[in-house]
Amino acid sequence: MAKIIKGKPVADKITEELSKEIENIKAKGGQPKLATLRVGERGDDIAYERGATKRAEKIGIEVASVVLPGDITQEDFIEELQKLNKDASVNGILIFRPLPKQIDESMIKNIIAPEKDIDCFSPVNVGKMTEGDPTGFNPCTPSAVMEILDFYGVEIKGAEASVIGSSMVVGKPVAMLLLNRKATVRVAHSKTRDTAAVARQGEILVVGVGVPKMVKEDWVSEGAVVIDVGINVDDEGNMSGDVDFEKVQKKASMITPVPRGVGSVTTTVLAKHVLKAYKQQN
Ligand SMILES: NC(=O)C1=CN([C@@H]2O[C@H](COP(=O)(O)OP(=O)(O)OC[C@H]3O[C@@H](n4cnc5c(N)ncnc54)[C@H](OP(=O)(O)O)[C@@H]3O)[C@@H](O)[C@H]2O)C=CC1
Ligand SMILES: Nc1nc(=O)c2c([nH]1)NC[C@@H]1CN(c3ccc(C(=O)N[C@@H](CCC(=O)O)C(=O)O)cc3)C=[N+]21
Repeated sequence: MAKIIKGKPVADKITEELSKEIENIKAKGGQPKLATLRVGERGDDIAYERGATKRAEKIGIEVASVVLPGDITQEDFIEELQKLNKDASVNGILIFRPLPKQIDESMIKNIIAPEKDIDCFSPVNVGKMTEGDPTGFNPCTPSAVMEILDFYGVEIKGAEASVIGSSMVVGKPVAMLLLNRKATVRVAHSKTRDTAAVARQGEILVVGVGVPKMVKEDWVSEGAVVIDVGINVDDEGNMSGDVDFEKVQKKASMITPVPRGVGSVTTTVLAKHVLKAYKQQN
């Protein structure tokens, strides 16, 4: 039976480090601030906004939540973003993605100020992540995956790692961060011929697809470390991951639960990035 590796101890450790630093900053009259920018009423955006706000405020970071109507024009959206770019009291900006169709993400990513772009939307930060340049911001969810692996002492260097899913929010950056730490990485996506075979090769298996219980026990090699990034909410509001937890638990050596797994670390990493932005700007 796998050890269940929960997010909370990881989040608590990071929170403790951050709280001390923020206390010092506040004692000198400083105040780190996060601005979130949401368009419309998407459920998973609201869930993230709620979790991120709760976590940030608990740590002592001020949060301004900007909510815009779902039918806002691109022009008006850009105007709101420019305000946050220019506002010297705002250290970090989180834009919830995906944006609605009338707003062109490939344009917006070039408008968000790179020094405030704490979730790696800007190509400047994507480039820095790819190079392993520590002055940039890596995306929060992939960073949370790495924090969990490190906290639980999983050796990344030289490991066979498989990543299922290749979006810019989860799979592709997870693969890049693992590669930068010298794992041997395979990535599967919707056009992969045999995703199960890719999954089975992973000593570390990271899954971020958005299909409930897609990963079965015969997809997982004996003793693998399984990180389930998926967040799927059914009609009754129950949350589940992309891994068939009950079955895979019997085969893996470690496995993250959903809820109480990666998601709870993501919001803490976001707070960490706001503090990093504050320090770089002051
Ligand atoms: N824990 C957390 O903090 C967070 C969790 N999430 C969750 O992670 C999951 C993924 O999110 P996100 O990356 O934004 O989703 P996307 O829909 O943007 O990407 C899904 C990825 O999975 C791939 N895929 C789809 N179907 C299959 C399949 N049958 N076999 C293999 N690959 C497949 C897609 O391939 P292709 O590229 O070819 O289309 C794509 O790369 C969701 O459940 C989301 O809710 C997201 C963000 C944060
Ligand atoms: N630019 C951008 N980056 C994202 O990372 C991003 C996004 N946009 N848009 C929406 C999706 C969805 N997402 C969630 C993260 C945590 C919870 C969540 O429920 N977190 C709980 C814990 C969940 C758990 O226990 O696993 C909490 O923080 O308390 C939900 C959803 C991020 N996303």
